[in-house]
Amino acid sequence: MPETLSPIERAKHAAAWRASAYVESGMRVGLGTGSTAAWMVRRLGERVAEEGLQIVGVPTSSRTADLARQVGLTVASLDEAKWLDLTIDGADEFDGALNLVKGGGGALLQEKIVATASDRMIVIADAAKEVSALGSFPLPVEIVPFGWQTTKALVVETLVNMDVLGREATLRMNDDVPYVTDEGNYIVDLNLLRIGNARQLSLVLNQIPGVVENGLFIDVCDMVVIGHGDGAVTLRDPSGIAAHSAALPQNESGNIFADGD
Ligand SMILES: O=C[C@H](O)[C@H](O)[C@H](O)COP(=O)(O)O
Repeated sequence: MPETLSPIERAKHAAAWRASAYVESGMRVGLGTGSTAAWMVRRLGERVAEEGLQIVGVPTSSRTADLARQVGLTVASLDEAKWLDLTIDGADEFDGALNLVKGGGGALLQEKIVATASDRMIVIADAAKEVSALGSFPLPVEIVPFGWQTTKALVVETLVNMDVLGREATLRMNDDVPYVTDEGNYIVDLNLLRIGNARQLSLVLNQIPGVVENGLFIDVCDMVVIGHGDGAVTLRDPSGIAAHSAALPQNESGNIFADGD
């Protein structure tokens, strides 16, 4: 581990390093987006160079695709790979049921498609991302540019009717122009009073014309690898804390959750 990392970067690095150990030769692996996922992509690049690890990586953003190629990973589109063994990605929040808020980096659409097309999804996150209830992090909603102001107004009206809207929803900006996702869409960030029933909110949002996808990932994640500032990791599955420390997987049989879960 690099000596000079801040505690938060050390935590992200530790989680990414630990989760990367679940990747085995022959796997098709979804490569998440964000600062934590970038550590994972770099680690997989090291394993390719050092161990001859042979994998196909499916990136969830143009940024991740660029990094994956830079570090020597074989990159394919999801349509080329078709179905994935494992996706490893970061998150903005996760709760005790391993439901997530994602999209702080604008990649939620490709991330959700890739994670859903995977046998397993492992989330890598620093401990500060754990929440008792989702909703502190503004919920990103990806909308098409056509009629975006009308779509945004419909989203706001829907949330007001559900009595969950906090402050005004904001169009994500990049300097003084709208932020544009890899799929050519805009993002509205929702400051919510509460999320309540996350599955219901996700369905309601996605039914609004013009909404492409939202950042709630419900029943997608199988395990969270939590990194801590001292470099330790803990693993969490939906049944609660799986009491692991920093030890790497003992079992190389191919069952990625075989080490005590
Ligand atoms: O769109 C971005 C993704 O959902 C990221 O995985 C998420 O924002 C977490 O990013 P980071 O690891 O940089 O906190």
